[in-house]
Amino acid sequence: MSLKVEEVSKIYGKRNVLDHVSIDFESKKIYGLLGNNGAGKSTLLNIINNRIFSTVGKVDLNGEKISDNEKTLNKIYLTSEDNLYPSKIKIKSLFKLTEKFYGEFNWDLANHMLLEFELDSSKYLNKLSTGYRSITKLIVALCVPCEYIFLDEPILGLDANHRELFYNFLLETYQDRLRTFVISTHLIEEISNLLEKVIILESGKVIVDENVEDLMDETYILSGSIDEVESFLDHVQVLGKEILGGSMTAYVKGNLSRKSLGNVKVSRMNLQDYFKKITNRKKAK
Ligand SMILES: Nc1ncnc2c1ncn2[C@@H]1O[C@H](COP(=O)(O)OP(=O)(O)OP(=O)(O)O)[C@@H](O)[C@H]1O
Repeated sequence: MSLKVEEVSKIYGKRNVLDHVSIDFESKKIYGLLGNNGAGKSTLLNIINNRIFSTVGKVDLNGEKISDNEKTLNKIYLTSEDNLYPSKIKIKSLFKLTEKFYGEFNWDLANHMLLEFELDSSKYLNKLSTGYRSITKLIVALCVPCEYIFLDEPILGLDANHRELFYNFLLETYQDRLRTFVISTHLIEEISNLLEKVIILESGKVIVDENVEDLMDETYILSGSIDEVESFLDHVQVLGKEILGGSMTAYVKGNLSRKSLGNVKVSRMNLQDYFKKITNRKKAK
């Protein structure tokens, strides 16, 4: 099973908000969809889930078009904006409505999550705090039987303990039943350990689509004297440089040559460092 976004563009007025985006979302993987504010993440997720139309391009699930196709749309799920829910609905009614729509609902997991998050399902959705509204939506997202689950800013308003609880539930349910999660978030550091693949959007374009482990294996921070660090930079992609007095710190991607490191100190980048450097290149020049 695979979900393919092919050459999707979205133009609002004269602005190309998505610019020829092509992504092949593999089955049974956890993706991070990253990008600075306004990069186009929500627009992309809304197009995949048939909530808005692309200007050009298409989205297929197993070779079948997604737009206006009930059979394929039932296999994918995107967390909803508040205004897509009935204005006055109790949490348990929302769960029942979801079950009716998708044909199945994981009540065991839902009840377990309600208990752990200390949420009473007889409460009305519109009376909940922002954090608890997010929690309710997350419970729905983890309990639907879909193969592709898209979470747009899932942890909005959740405190640190609840975020950790959510990450644990996400991993647990993923291991119980493998399916694809695509998580759009700005809290990269917190979520990076969960991710197998990362997609980074910048100004509507895909600038990174990689396996997280591979990516982290080939990104480095080099520091030392300017001359020594410079001597490593010819055959790698330089993501950023900082000079302080006679010393240089360089953020690089690629294979370091086998030559001796001398006094150059090498350390690993984490996903958040990499994201910041790769989306900040123009400003750094
Ligand atoms: N209906 C619309 N009409 C005009 N412009 C829009 C519309 N919806 C989104 N945009 C613009 O498209 C761009 C991408 O927006 P989008 O919400 O997809 O970004 P995002 O990556 O999700 O950002 P954030 O991280 O801030 O939520 C923004 O510049 C936004 O102003």
